[in-house]
Formats: sequence, structure tokens, C-alpha cells
Amino acid sequence: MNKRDVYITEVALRDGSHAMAHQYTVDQVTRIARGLDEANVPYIEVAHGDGLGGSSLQYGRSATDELELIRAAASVCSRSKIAVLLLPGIGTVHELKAAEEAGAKMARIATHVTEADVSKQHVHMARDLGMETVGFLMMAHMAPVEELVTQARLMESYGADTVYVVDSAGTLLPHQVTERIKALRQSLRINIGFHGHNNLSLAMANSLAAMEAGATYLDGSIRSLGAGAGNTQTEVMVAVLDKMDINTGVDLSTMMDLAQDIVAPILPKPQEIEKGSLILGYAGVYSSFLLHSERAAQKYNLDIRDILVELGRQKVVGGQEDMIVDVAQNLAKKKEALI
Ligand SMILES: CC[C@H](O)CC(=O)C(=O)O
Ligand SMILES: [Mn+2]
Repeated sequence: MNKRDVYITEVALRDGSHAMAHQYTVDQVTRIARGLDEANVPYIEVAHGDGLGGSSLQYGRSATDELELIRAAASVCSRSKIAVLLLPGIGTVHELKAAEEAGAKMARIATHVTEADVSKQHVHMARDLGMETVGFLMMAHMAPVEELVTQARLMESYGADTVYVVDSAGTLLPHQVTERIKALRQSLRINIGFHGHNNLSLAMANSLAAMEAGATYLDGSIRSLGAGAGNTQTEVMVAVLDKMDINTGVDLSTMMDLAQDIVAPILPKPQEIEKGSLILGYAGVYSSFLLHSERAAQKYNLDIRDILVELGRQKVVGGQEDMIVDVAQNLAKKKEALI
């Protein structure tokens, strides 16, 4: 792979799986991956939205086995490398091995920001398989900067090539991104990355803040096809970085056409900042909770805002999706008692 100033990982075929209710088909994945490869995007992440092994009642069943999707994407890529996400506890080392056999070349091992220690075995396994390895510290707003540094250092000590600050809730403000990335840059030798969500319309500003503070790996989703209001919109990021004379190696025209002609037509609805996604960012709630909370709001006849504000107050984290229904049921009971 040619040297670039910034390495973009396109996450629509994984983070976007949340927005697609995990209903990606082989045909959709093939067409999108082929376009991304043509555009020379360095990394394309493919998996269930909650990572390998995520297809379940709790997280949402996939329409198509993720290994089939990974194989399909890998089969049309000659330049882009396929990445997979794995959350220890949801995915196992067996699934990682199967993903590698299906063509994945990068493993992104994701943990809650204070739980990097659970990534050790998976980082080791990924390295043993010869994969590029990323530590992905989710819900990064929930830990003070010093704690984030400690956790990132653990991932570095396990052998990760890159560690990411992940703004899962799309709640960080640019100065908070700057201080986090700066602190990591000062304490680590490995690459630093940033993954944003656009719930407060700050994903682009935060990505630029991250880059200016020393991040060289940035995530984006084409047409913002990610959880919540989506991620930093990849084709827009390519345009902005190009105007800043930052070399991403990605072809802007190919990305624009892919976004317009292939991705936009498959969106269940346009990726806008609506009430639910705005509250995710405002209350600091996991972006992947949006669809689950929308369903709960409908079922219990509640305002989604009330559910998400309560989940934010309770500092609910990934893996606690069952709390969404608990919170909705309690709110519904309280509402009934008032009538
Ligand atoms: C549930 C996994 C999650 O979607 C990973 C991620 O992209 C994030 O935390 O933002
Ligand atoms: Mn995400």
C-alpha cells in the first residue's frame, strides 16, 4: 500500500449494518466493496454491526452470514484490505480465525474504554494470524484522559499496531478530542486513530481535530451510513482533506459516484440528525442503541427522548441492550400511574 498522510477505514459495511438493521445482502456488499476498492480506500470493515458473532436476538439477526459478506467483499478487492471488528464476549477467537480465512487482513478488537485488558488474547491471536491489529476503545467520553492513556498503553503492550479513540455516542466536542489524541500521541509509539459519530454534527470537526493532534487513522462511512446519525461522511472527508493537501490516496470522484448511485438508493431512510440521534449525542448514549430504542418507544408508546435521556443518566454501556426495554417498561409504568 502506498504511503498516505491519513489512512481511512470505511465502516459502512459494519457500522452501517446497525442502520440497515443487519439486513445487508451479498449483492449490496459486493457492489459497495467493489466501488471502494476502485476508489483505493485502504481499509473496508465488514461484519455484523456489533462485530463478529453479533447476529443474535439481543443485537439483531443478520440477513446474511457475515462470513459470506466478508468473502464477497474480499473477492472483489485487489487494493483495499478487509477489516473486521470483534468485541470480546460477543465474538470469539474462532470467529476471528474464520474471518481471516474468509479474507480479512485487519482485526479491530473493541472494548469499553475502561476494559482494554479483555482484548489481550484477541490481539495476540490476530497477530499470530498475521493480521494488522487495532485496539478500539469505545465510549471514550466515559473515561478521564489519564485513564484512556492507561488503557491504550495496555493495548499497545499486547501488540496492537494502532489504537483508536472511539466516540461511540457522538458526544465529544472538538477540544475533548484534541486533548485525548494529544495525550495518546505523547504516551504511545503506535499509530493513533479516531472514529466519530455525527449525532451533534461534529464528526468532521472532531476528525480534523484528531488529525491535527496526531491521529493518522480516521474512520468514515460513505453517505454517513453508520449507527445513529452515522459517522464522518467518508466522501466529504476525502474532499476536505484533499483541500487541505492531505494525501488519503482515495479518489474523490469515484467515492462521490458510489455514494450517490449505489449507497443512497439502499438506505432505509436518509442519514439525518433527527430527534433520536441528536439525543444520543446530547445524552452520551451508544449510537447502536438508536433502532432498539425507536422500537421500544413505539411498543410502549413513549417519547424516544425520555428513553435515551434515562439510558444516558444510567450510564448504560454496550452489551446492556436489554436495559433499553427495562427502562422503557419503567417509564411506561410511571406514565400509567400518572394517568
Ligand atoms: C456495538 C459496536 C459499536 O457499534 C462499535 C462502534 O462502532 C462504536 O462504538 O462506535
Ligand atoms: Mn461506531
